[in-house]
Amino acid sequence: MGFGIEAASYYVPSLYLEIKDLAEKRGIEPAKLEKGLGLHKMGFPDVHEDAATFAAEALLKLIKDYNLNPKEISRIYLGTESAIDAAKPTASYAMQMAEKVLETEFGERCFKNCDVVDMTFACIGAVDALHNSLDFVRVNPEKKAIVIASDYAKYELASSGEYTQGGGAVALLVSAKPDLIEIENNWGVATESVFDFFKPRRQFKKEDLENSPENFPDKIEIFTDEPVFDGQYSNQCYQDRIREAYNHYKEITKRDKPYEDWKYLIFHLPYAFHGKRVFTEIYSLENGLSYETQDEQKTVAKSEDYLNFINKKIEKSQRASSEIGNMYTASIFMALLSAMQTSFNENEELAGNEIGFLGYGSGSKSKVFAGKVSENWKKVVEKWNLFENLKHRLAIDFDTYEKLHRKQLEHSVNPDYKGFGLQSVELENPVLKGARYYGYKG
Ligand SMILES: CC(=O)SCCNC(=O)CCNC(=O)[C@H](O)C(C)(C)COP(=O)(O)OP(=O)(O)OC[C@H]1O[C@@H](n2cnc3c(N)ncnc32)[C@H](O)[C@@H]1OP(=O)(O)O
Repeated sequence: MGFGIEAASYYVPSLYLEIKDLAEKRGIEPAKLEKGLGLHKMGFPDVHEDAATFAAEALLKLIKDYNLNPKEISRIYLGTESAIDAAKPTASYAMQMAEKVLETEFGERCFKNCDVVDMTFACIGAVDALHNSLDFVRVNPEKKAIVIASDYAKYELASSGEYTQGGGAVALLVSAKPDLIEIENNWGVATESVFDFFKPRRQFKKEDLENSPENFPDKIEIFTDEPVFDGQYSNQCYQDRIREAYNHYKEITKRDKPYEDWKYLIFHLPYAFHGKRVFTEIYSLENGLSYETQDEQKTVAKSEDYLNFINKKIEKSQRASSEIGNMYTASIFMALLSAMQTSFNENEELAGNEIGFLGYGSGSKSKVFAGKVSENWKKVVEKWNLFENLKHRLAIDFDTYEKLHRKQLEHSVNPDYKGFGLQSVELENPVLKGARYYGYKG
């Protein structure tokens, strides 16, 4: 019996900023962002959107598109590093939002017996949720689990992370009927505790709050949603961890050069070109090429063989990222959707092909694993229309982007939005202070 992903859906923020507008305002050469990092558009949430609404949208779409009975879902595990609360899981908010909409068809509290939780390890939290849920269905093959990856990648204005912002969610149905892809049970893992990118709890004292209330507008935010990070160091940690996890994967599978067998290499993509930029090291090691000096590294990156390899095995996975930006936990799964949607659109047969995954989460951990595309994959992918749907987002100008970023707008940029939205946050009632209330516009 095989285990893996039976179905998948996604949601991207309803707004976007053209990356060239950001480049112009920040005095960055657009070619660096477009041709150097592969960025074109940056998905950005409207006032009413957050990691909980993204997750709810992807969850509801999964249930509706594939006619699932929510009462048959045993668990919803959500990977996120944009949790909206430090105790109450974002998954519980998403679950409740979906429950309300599903009430007419399935009655009240259709997820009453569902096990719901968040998992956090920066960008790899949803891979952990998938790993864990696969173990769960292996032990309970009659059960189904949903894994949601949902995040809002936000960096400080004018920082070097600003152009790698984005957001959105991917939801996966995990079961013993892997119609999309069957995931094998071999996991290369590498972990090291480092400070390459992290979100410390905000350290503030009561006096600070009283003396400068403008720094604490809602007085309830306890996490900084913008990370502390060192970009080049985070690149190095990513490269080191994936090398170690890849070697571990080789060790446990006793395979030589597994990447050569993979139809696609699916990376966590903090920006579109990241995977192809960092894989040069593993590629060099696997092919006996010198990789010591910067010149040698550039030679590998620019070689005809490497460029052909990228075109064949990585390029299609980058396309959605170029249009959305970083989705943190959801990026690796969106890279999978991007590659499979492109193959689908090009009438390419993928059944039986092996796909390799290289996940990374800052802080830091990598997991390398692989799966085989199922006979029924097209039946799953035909629901996505990924690139078509990306065209339906609303463009915002730079001024609106900055206001949204600074949380200066009280009302949604698009007041006619459809779907889930934050309606209010309780600020007065001491026993509910900080509670977030969401609604749905059909
Ligand atoms: C969160 C995680 O997943 S950890 C791993 C990634 N880290 C992050 O995402 C943290 C947040 N982001 C950041 O810190 C930064 O935006 C980074 C690290 C991603 C990028 O850093 P930068 O210093 O802006 O860019 P960097 O110098 O690394 O790369 C620019 C690329 O554009 C290329 N470039 C520069 N100018 C041009 C141009 N005019 N035309 C074409 N290409 C250009 C450079 O050559 C380089 O590409 P190459 O090395 O492949 O040749």
